[in-house]
Amino acid sequence: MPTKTLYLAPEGIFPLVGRTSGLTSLGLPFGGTLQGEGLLAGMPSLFIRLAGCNLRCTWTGHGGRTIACDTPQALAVSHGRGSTISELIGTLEGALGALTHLVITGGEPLTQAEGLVTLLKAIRQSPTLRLLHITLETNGTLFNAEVAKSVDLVSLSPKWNATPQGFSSRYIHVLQCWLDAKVLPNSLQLKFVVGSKEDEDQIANDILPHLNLCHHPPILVMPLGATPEELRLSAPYAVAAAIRQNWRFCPRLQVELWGNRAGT
Ligand SMILES: Nc1nc2[nH]cc(C(=O)O)c2c(=O)[nH]1
Ligand code: SF4
Ligand SMILES: [Mg+2]
Repeated sequence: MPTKTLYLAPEGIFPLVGRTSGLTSLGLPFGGTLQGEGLLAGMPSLFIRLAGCNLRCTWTGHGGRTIACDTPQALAVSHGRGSTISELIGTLEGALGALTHLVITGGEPLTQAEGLVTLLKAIRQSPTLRLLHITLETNGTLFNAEVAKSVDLVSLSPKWNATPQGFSSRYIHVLQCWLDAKVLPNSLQLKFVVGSKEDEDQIANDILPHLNLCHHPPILVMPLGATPEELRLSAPYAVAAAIRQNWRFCPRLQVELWGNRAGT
């Protein structure tokens, strides 16, 4: 029996029009927001935020400040809200409007791989949803070949400083599985958070040399920070890394525009 339930973070599918207000979290009378990060930054999109993550990231930002995960509400699957696949399909069909892009994020979506595969199959079978461009945001610690086949863009965002042990050969192996599964142009992006020169050095020296990048996936860097102020302090490091290494800088529009409010 395929899993028929997924656990969603409090904001669930977002942004949706509220029943009483008639408006979304952006104050609009129709669903959707802008993809804030990566190659598709600026693309109108609906989001699904799944609950549960297998990591607990912290970074050292400007001045030695500790910066924690930007979606703490999505970390514990036990705080998640159970939703059946058919409920989710119904909500997506009702909210889609003119949108063509869906982003599945978390938490770490692959912690619910079985349910995710069922959801992706259901989307591809829905006459309304089947042509959606689907981006999967993942930390790259867990691989699933079915998921890789069913999404259009894998946004692979390694979190090398999430564990005290740092980057393991196992983590490198799983990242390589994603890289080998998504070889077509625009089907995979590597997206790194940079808040210091040490972050740049880790990416350049401890991660990228261990990966086979023969298909030349885009390598993006975005500033560390869950508030506009933190972004402003980190941006010079991400800009310097981008120019020094010939990586592509990308913004975090949702933080700049809406201060990383949940559901935006
Ligand atoms: N607008 C918007 N863009 C995003 N890109 C990645 C997001 C994420 O939380 O994974 C995100 C998000 O939460 N909101
Ligand atoms: S992988 Fe993402 S969701 Fe999980 S703890 Fe790290 S930043 Fe948060
Ligand atoms: Mg995020």
